[in-house]
Amino acid sequence: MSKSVWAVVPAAGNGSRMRADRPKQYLPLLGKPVIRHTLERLISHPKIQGVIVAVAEQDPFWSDLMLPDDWPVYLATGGSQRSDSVFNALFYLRQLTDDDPWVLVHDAARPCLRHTDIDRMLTQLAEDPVGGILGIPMTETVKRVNDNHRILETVNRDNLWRAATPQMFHLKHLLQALQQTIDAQCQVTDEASAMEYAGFQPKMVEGHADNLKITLPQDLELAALYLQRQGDQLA
Ligand SMILES: Nc1ccn([C@@H]2O[C@H](COP(=O)(O)OP(=O)(O)OP(=O)(O)O)[C@@H](O)[C@H]2O)c(=O)n1
Ligand SMILES: C[C@](O)(CO)[C@H](O)COP(=O)(O)O
Repeated sequence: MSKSVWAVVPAAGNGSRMRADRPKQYLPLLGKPVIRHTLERLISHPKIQGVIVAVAEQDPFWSDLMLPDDWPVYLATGGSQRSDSVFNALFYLRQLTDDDPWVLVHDAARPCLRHTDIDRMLTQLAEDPVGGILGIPMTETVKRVNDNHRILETVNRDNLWRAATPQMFHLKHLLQALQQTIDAQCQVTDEASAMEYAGFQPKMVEGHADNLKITLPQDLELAALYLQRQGDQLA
């Protein structure tokens, strides 16, 4: 596969669950902002041609990153939901290329992404008619609880997976699917949900469990451990 793969990074969230003084993608992690780690992982992959980052309209932190001038990174305006941010980034990408490239949508809040996981997606999905996502099999018992945290039921975990990112689909397919969910006012939390809504069955590709999404305060320390363990071989 030539360098015809693009990445889209939704980075316009406010990280409310982190309860920090800035959006979590800009919090320091081993001496540099979370998003810097994420962008380095993507930019350094030999198959990724460029990255569209969706940032909040009034984002005051992006300019402080001072990214290298030769990085093929383009900015789009984020939206009120993650799916709006992704849609805006894809809409921007469509203006950059006449092709219909594979797009890897990857959360800014997931800095520990391994190149081996990207490689596995590109290998397993290169000829797939739909595309797919990285995920991790559910390895614990799953409970549904009520508002008082009383257990209502144990959910059968056979074939249950945790969805992660990247989520890899063709630009036009994904734009159309997201447009359908917007028109139907159907909220989706990931790209695969939009593709499912449009009637497709994305493929699940197994990834490493250390590709965590930094969401809660304790996740930062864990991400640091993962990055230190991965070292600089980009795993
Ligand atoms: N309107 C939004 C909301 C989220 N995101 C991005 O989507 C990714 C995953 O979303 P999540 O972990 O939910 O981030 P936040 O929405 O910032 O977190 P919270 O729900 O705690 O506010 C993050 O990189 C976030 O920046 C985005 O681009 N646009
Ligand atoms: C897309 C995602 O990373 C898949 O697990 C996740 O849904 C994004 O986080 P959010 O809290 O749902 O916005």
